[in-house]
Amino acid sequence: MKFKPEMDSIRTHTVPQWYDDCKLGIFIHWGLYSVPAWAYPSGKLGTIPFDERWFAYNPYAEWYCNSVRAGFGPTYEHHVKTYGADFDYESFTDLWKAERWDPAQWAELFKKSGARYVIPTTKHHDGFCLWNTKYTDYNSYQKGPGRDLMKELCDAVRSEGMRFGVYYSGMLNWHVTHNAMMSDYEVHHPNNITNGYADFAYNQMMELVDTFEPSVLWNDLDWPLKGLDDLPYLFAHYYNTVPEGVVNDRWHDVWFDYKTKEYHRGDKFLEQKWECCQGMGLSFGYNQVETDEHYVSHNELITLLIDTVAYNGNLLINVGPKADGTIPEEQESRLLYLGKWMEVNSPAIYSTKPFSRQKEELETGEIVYYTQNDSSIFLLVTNPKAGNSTLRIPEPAFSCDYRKTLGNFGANVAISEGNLVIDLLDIPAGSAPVVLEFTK
Ligand SMILES: CC(C)[C@@H]1NC[C@@H](O)[C@H](O)[C@@H]1O
Repeated sequence: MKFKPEMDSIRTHTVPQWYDDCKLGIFIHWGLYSVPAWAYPSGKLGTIPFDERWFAYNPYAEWYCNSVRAGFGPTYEHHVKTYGADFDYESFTDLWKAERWDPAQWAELFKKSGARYVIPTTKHHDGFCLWNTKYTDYNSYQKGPGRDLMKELCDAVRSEGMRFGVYYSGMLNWHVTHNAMMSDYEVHHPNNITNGYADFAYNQMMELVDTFEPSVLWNDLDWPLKGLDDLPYLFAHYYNTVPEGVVNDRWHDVWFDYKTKEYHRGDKFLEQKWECCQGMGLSFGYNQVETDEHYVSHNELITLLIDTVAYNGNLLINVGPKADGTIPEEQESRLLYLGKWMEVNSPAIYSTKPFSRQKEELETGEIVYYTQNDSSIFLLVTNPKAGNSTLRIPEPAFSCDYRKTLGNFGANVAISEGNLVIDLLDIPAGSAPVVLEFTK
C-alpha cells in the first residue's frame, strides 16, 4: 500500500493531472429539500451578515429544514401556510418520488455542457442519504424514491466518460440534531459531537469510498471534532483505493489537495489549485421562488468559467434538480449554451495553465483574459462589442505570432506604437466571449 495512515505519508499525495486539466465540473444538490424547493432569495453568500439575517432568510433552499426550525422568517411562514405547523421535515420522504428521473438524461446533458466530472450530494446537512447505506434507513432506497439514486447516477455518469465524485456533509446532520442553527458558531459547534456520531460519519465515508471509488471526496463545512484522528486512516484508505482520487479542503484544516471557494471569490489563488463552487442563482437546491433574473446570464456563466480557469481554478457549477428528477429549464439552457461555446473554444480551457498575466480591463470596456498550453497562448475577450471594434492592449504580455480566431469571426492583429492592436470583425450582438490563439 502506497499510503500509510500517517499525515507524513498523506502529505506526499499530489493533485492528479486529470483534476488540473478538466476545469469544469457539475455539482448537484438534490434531496428531501427539493420537495418544498423554497427559499427567500435574500442575496449572495458573503453579502449578508452571517447571523440571523442570513440564517432566518437563507437563500439556500437546501437549508429549508433549518430555516423552518428558526421559527420565524419567510421560509417558516411559507412552511406553516403550505404544509402546516405540525408537518415535520422527515415527512417529505412521503412526498419525494423522483417519478420523472432518468439518470441517463442527466449524464447526457452534463456531458454536452463540457463538464468532465460530476459531484452529487450523497447526504446533505439534513441527514437524508441518497444511496442504500447500511448505517441508517433514512435513505432514498428505504424511503421516498425507493431507489439507490447514487448508484444509478454513478453508472450513468461513468458511461458518458465523466468522473464521479461524492459530496458528503460530515459535520452537520439535522436528523440527529434538532435545534436551529442561527450563527456561524452554532454551525461549527453542533451538539452531535459524540464519538458515536464521529464513527457514523467515518463509516459512511468509508462506505462511499468502497462502494463508488469516487474520483473526488468533497466533504462540507468541517469534520466531526471527535473524529479528526480517524482522517489519516480515511485518506490513506481512499488514496490506496482510488490512486487518482482528490480531496477538497473542508476537513478541519487536517489536509487538502485543493482549496474551495463558495460564491464570493475574493483573492484568487494562482500557485494553489482551487475550485469555485456556486449555483447559477442564489441557491444550490432548486428554489421555485427564483426566476431567470436571479440566475447568472448565459454569457456570465462562460465568463465565470474563464475568470476561474485563468487563475488556476476549476469551476464546479451547481445544478438543483426538481423533486420529480427534471432539471429546471433555466439551468438546462445555460448548460447547453456553455457546451456549445466549449465545442469551439475548449482548447483555451481544457489542460491549460495560467499565463504570466491573467486579466486586464481595457479602456474600451472589454475584459481580456489569458490562458496558455505548451504551444499556444489564448486571449479570451469577454463582452466583445457587436460588429467591428478595435482592442488596444498596452505593453502586450507577449510578442508571439497570431494564429487564428476560435470561431466564426474575423480579426486583424498588429503591434502598433507598443500596443497589441486587435481589430475584431463581424461580432454578433450579445456575443459570448471570443478567443484568439497565438503561437508560442
Ligand atoms: C458549496 C456548497 C457545497 C455549499 N456548502 C455549504 C452548505 O451549507 C451549502 O448548503 C452548500 O452545500
